[in-house]
Amino acid sequence: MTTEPRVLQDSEWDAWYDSLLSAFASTDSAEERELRRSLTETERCLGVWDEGRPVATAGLFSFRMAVPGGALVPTAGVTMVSVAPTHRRRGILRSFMRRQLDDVRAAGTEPLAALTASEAPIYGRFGYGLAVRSLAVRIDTSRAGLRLPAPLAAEAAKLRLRQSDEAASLVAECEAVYARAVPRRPGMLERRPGWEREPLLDPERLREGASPLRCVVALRDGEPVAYARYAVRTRWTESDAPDGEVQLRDLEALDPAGYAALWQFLFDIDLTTWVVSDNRPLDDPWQHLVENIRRCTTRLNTDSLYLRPVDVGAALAARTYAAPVDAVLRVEDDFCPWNTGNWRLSGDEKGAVCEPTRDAADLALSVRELGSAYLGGTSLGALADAGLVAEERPSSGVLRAVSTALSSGTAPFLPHGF
Ligand SMILES: CC(=O)SCCNC(=O)CCNC(=O)[C@H](O)C(C)(C)COP(=O)(O)OP(=O)(O)OC[C@H]1O[C@@H](n2cnc3c(N)ncnc32)[C@H](O)[C@@H]1OP(=O)(O)O
Repeated sequence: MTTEPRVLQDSEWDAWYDSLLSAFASTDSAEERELRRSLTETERCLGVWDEGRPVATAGLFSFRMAVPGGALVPTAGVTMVSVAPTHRRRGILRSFMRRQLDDVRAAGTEPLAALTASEAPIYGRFGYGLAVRSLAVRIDTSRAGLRLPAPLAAEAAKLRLRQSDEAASLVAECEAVYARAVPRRPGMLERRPGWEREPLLDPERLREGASPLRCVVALRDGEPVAYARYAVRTRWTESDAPDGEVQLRDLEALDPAGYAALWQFLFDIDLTTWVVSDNRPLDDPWQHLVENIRRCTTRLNTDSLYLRPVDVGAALAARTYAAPVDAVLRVEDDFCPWNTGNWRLSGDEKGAVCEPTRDAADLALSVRELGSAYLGGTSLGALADAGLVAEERPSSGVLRAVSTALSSGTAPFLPHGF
């Protein structure tokens, strides 16, 4: 047997996908399988076969990810990584990582690679840094209370509950809002045709007694400005009081009035006393609209998205900076040595250039820390406090300046996995 990965053939997909499910001890529905198959970019998928059977899988998706400043940057989305229990700890994952990053570099079009990890310790060694965290929330809507500023309440958008027999128009309205929301928040992924189905997957085995997914759209002058997708799980207390739960799947809004109208709607659904979500942005504005934040529980999802610059120069030049910056970074990248070296980053809120230089470095860091800080959700200063970024000329103020420049006024967020 060889651990050398090779590219997947179309005809091998079913067996390859079954081996992925088996490695996760998972099952799927016909709908999920059909969607995964249609989204798979076969020519970007790798496998390892032993005696003709697939024993390891890995894939890439061709995404574009929003970065600070609003550009959509081509990003290789690492996905469907698995190695059969019989073949683990022999270096197969490492060989996948090697091949993927070499291929992405050779193609020269994707300066970033990104992934969500099944386990936190796996991917740092390959240069992936923790870039996005999110909140899991549980709001006691019977007690938290919403406090909408008067102008928002007055500008109320018209709400329409969409039924499943309106599926096509529902998806079109939501996707129109989503597409406009993407550049506004780093980490958001453009949804190419087909991907609009991903957040709609609603297999019965995962509902645990909740209703099928519903959708509410906020319209202004007939145009969609916000949407929320949710399920309701009905429950009753011992004394027969309604105690149901609104399970919020996703919510995007283009303006504060549309946003507020949706939260008001979610708070007011009869027979429910909770709104819960397991994935909201760290800076989700509802936190400022509730009267009683102590009736809301928020828990940090410690790691949502990991990011890796594949081409440090192109990645740093693709985003903008919150403050003018001109500094030399010494980057260490053991796994992709083409990134190792000194890079001069010069930029501001309009754009940036980043090129190799022989000038002395101001800051030294690994590519993993650069990936963590890239979307603006992890402070370079905090990484320095952790001893992971070194200021070559202490007290020069460069660390603070670069940390400020890299920050983002909007918390990065990944609305759904891949
Ligand atoms: C983006 C995604 O798709 S995430 C999904 C990942 N898949 C899963 O979690 C499914 C179940 N697990 C598996 O399939 C496998 O155990 C994998 C893919 C996690 C690892 O595959 P392997 O072929 O065993 O890894 P490999 O032998 O190449 O190990 C490479 C390195 O990662 C380390 N490593 C591997 N798995 C883990 C883990 N779960 N936790 C911590 N470290 C790990 C190894 O110790 C090794 O370290 P080293 O570089 O210091 O020597």
